[in-house]
Amino acid sequence: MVAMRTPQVTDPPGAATAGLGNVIEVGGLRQSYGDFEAVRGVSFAVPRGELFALLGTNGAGKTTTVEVLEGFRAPTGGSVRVLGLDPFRQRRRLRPRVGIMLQEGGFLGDLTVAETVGLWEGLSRDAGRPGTSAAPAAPSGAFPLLGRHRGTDPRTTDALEAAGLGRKARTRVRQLSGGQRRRLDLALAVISRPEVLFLDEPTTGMDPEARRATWKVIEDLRAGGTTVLLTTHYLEEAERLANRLAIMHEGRIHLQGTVEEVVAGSGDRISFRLPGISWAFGELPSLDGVAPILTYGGDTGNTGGTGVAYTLNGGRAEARAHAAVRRLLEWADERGETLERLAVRRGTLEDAFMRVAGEAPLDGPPDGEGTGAGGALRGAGDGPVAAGPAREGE
Ligand SMILES: Nc1ncnc2c1ncn2[C@@H]1O[C@H](COP(=O)(O)OP(=O)(O)OP(=O)(O)O)[C@@H](O)[C@H]1O
Repeated sequence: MVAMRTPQVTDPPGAATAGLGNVIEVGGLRQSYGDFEAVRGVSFAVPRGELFALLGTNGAGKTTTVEVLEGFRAPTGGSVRVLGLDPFRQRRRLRPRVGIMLQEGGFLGDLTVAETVGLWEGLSRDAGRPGTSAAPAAPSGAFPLLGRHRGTDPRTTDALEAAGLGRKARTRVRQLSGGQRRRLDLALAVISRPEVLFLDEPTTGMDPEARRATWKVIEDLRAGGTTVLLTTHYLEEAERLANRLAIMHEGRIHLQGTVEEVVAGSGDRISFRLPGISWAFGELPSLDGVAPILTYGGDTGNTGGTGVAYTLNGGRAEARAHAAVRRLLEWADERGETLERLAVRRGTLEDAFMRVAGEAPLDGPPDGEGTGAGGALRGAGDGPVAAGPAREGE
């Protein structure tokens, strides 16, 4: 497949660090493990009170980037600042102002949930004593239960309630399920009411209800002024929570912007099915120079049939879709073909992700039918091979 090289919605290296009021600033970050460069020049900035989501393929470098920002390792190259401080060299000053939810928390299995949170709360408080920066005031919405309980440390109780672990306070950590451990991780990350919160795949392993509860905690924290950096594999999570996001692949950010900006480059998808055994697909027109992607068989079982999909970019979206549908209907009328389940839909974040990952732009059968088992053929018809737009850093 030929990829067009049109840069889209990206900032040049270093540009992200230029703005004032950014709580997180990353400029041309590089990070190597021995000979292997896991992060290859990443730049972004997060203003105060915003949530920035890092999406990406497995091994893209998300956790490595976050770990540098958390101060766990000095960057191999480039610059990073959190609250204006160097997270590695000034880690002690930053610690009381930052909440961290690692991908895997290390717990003492014999402690109860409440003991774990209480212990962590004590450590966080100690870290904020004179000589370091004081912990900020609590964001009002994030801890609605603060002070309601008597006899227990209210911070502990409140963090447990916020994370949905109120009933598990006396349970030993080793008896928690995977999802409940993630909730405990969250409780520990937010207990110091951080100014900046790093969340590395916070909802992995959570059931849908717990995920929504976690989103609410995050939204409340952000509404209270907390700046959040989130990594996630759940696109709907990023779509719901993020002010801005970036999609990483192999150590680089390929797309960056608001959800709308990132998705805008995905174009429209026009899909339909040619029923039964039809050879008309060999004569399908190209639309604006874009050839269709075809998918055979699969979901249609014994009836055969061919899924046809075009991904169109360029020009005004409505006019583009209108002209394309008219052309296809003309084509079908001329040949006496029926375009079954003809559909037009705007690009999605998943489309953008798949493009970055270098995979086919959803080359399955028409929308809502699953991917089927059929093989896909690109570039049939009279146009050039379908081209994926918008790649940064190539
Ligand atoms: N300590 C390490 N030593 C050597 N290589 C490492 C180390 N940690 C990570 N890597 C490699 O660096 C690359 C980036 O890893 P990283 O964990 O940052 O990716 P990620 O985007 O968070 O991935 P995932 O989504 O799978 O969690 C991977 O190829 C990984 O194998």
